[in-house]
Amino acid sequence: MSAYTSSSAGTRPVYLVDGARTPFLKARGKPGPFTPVDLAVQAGRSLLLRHSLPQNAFDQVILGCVNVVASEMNPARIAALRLGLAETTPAFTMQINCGSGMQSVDTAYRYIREGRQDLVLAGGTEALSHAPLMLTPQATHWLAELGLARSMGDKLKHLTKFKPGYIKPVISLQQGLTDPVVELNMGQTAEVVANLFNISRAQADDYAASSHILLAQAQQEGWLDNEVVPLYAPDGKVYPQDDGVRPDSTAAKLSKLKPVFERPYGKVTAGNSSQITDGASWLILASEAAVEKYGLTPRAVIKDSEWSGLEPEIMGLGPAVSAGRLAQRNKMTLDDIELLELNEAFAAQVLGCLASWNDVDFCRAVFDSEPLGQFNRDRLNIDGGAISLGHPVGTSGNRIVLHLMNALHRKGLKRGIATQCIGGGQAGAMLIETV
Ligand SMILES: CC(=O)SCCNC(=O)CCNC(=O)[C@H](O)C(C)(C)COP(=O)(O)OP(=O)(O)OC[C@H]1O[C@@H](n2cnc3c(N)ncnc32)[C@H](O)[C@@H]1OP(=O)(O)O
Repeated sequence: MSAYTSSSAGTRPVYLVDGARTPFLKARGKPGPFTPVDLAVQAGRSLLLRHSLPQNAFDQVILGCVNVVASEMNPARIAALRLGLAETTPAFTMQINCGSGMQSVDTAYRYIREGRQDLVLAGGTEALSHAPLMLTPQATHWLAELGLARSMGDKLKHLTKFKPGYIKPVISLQQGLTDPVVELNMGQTAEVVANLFNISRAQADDYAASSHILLAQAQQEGWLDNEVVPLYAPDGKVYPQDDGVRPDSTAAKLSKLKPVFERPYGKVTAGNSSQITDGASWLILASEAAVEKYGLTPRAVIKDSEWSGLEPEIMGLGPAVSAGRLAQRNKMTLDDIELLELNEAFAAQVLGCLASWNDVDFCRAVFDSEPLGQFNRDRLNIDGGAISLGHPVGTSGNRIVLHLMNALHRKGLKRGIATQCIGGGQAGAMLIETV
């Protein structure tokens, strides 16, 4: 396994000031009402309205987005301008698969820490329901040649070469969730992790049911109210909260679902996988100078971050690698992680990460140490996660940092880590402390 490690020797503190996200809306087989930019603009507008910042206050806008739609190239710039930010503020979009929304925060963190910038808007957006249907290469060639045919005769001759198989669309979402190097889709990598650490179907279903119960409770108690801002569709419909949660979920009900990725004996089902979802999330990051200049109230400080690489087949274990190394470098044991937001790509993968921290061989290979130990499940994803609220891939990394900040404050706690696996065999982790 290889690792890229950020320096923890930063010179300037970097504050998380505030953040907001849209509700996460389940993709229901047709394009949803919002494009990636629509989502980013609505989340950003509500966030910016909470602060009296001049138009040119931000030095930079960074937005993670995996599936950019053709009419919105560089969604960061389009969203920034639609949010009314100054034309002189540069904006770029980043793509590192499911890590995009956290990579935007980390990039902002580095710019500010190094003294290059003072105030950055960093987010993630994704409308998986808009992932395009594409033509097969054969169909594309056939269409191109039809366009090149000069005479009507040539065109008619070319029309006869059409084959019905050309109509079969290529589903970009399915392709995007498949690792082209090892030719496994993300669900299959979760099966690999489940087998490696003997995660049972019952354990995965039990974990998935608890994700729904915890999110339902958080919604009911209003714990997400300062985080989730409503979405307004052009037809007047309002979307007030995440709509994928199923409060009636139980392990018994989930046990009835058939495996999706490895039939008939696999353990990964629609019920214990993250949902395909649309949503956007933003965070405001500031230097001390920006905090003073604009009278902002910081809520947390970013202490450190870690990006790792590992075998693509076991990409789901990436959070164990990144968060483990981050904890070690900061002289923390697992018990010192007061809250852990570990993105729930799949229940089996979350449980595999926990199991790996207790595994002699894994810990020796990755950390050159004894097992890190048993992580206290009461501190893990305390308000549910991507299994119950969905996983708009370019957004989730941003959401888990935002939610970690809010959850630490709610519980009166200090230190937490947000971490996520990334398709292709990578992972990111971020250590924050409340202020
Ligand atoms: C690096 C990373 O982060 S990797 C992760 C990246 N993301 C992914 O790979 C996405 C993973 N998820 C998926 O691909 C999809 O969600 C799938 C393929 C697993 C399932 O897709 P869908 O079939 O559209 O799921 P859907 O939500 O419709 O559920 C299918 C069935 O399971 C049932 N079901 C799902 N959840 C539950 C639940 N909690 N309780 C009871 N039934 C449930 C549904 O009711 C549905 O049944 P029905 O068809 O009778 O209505």
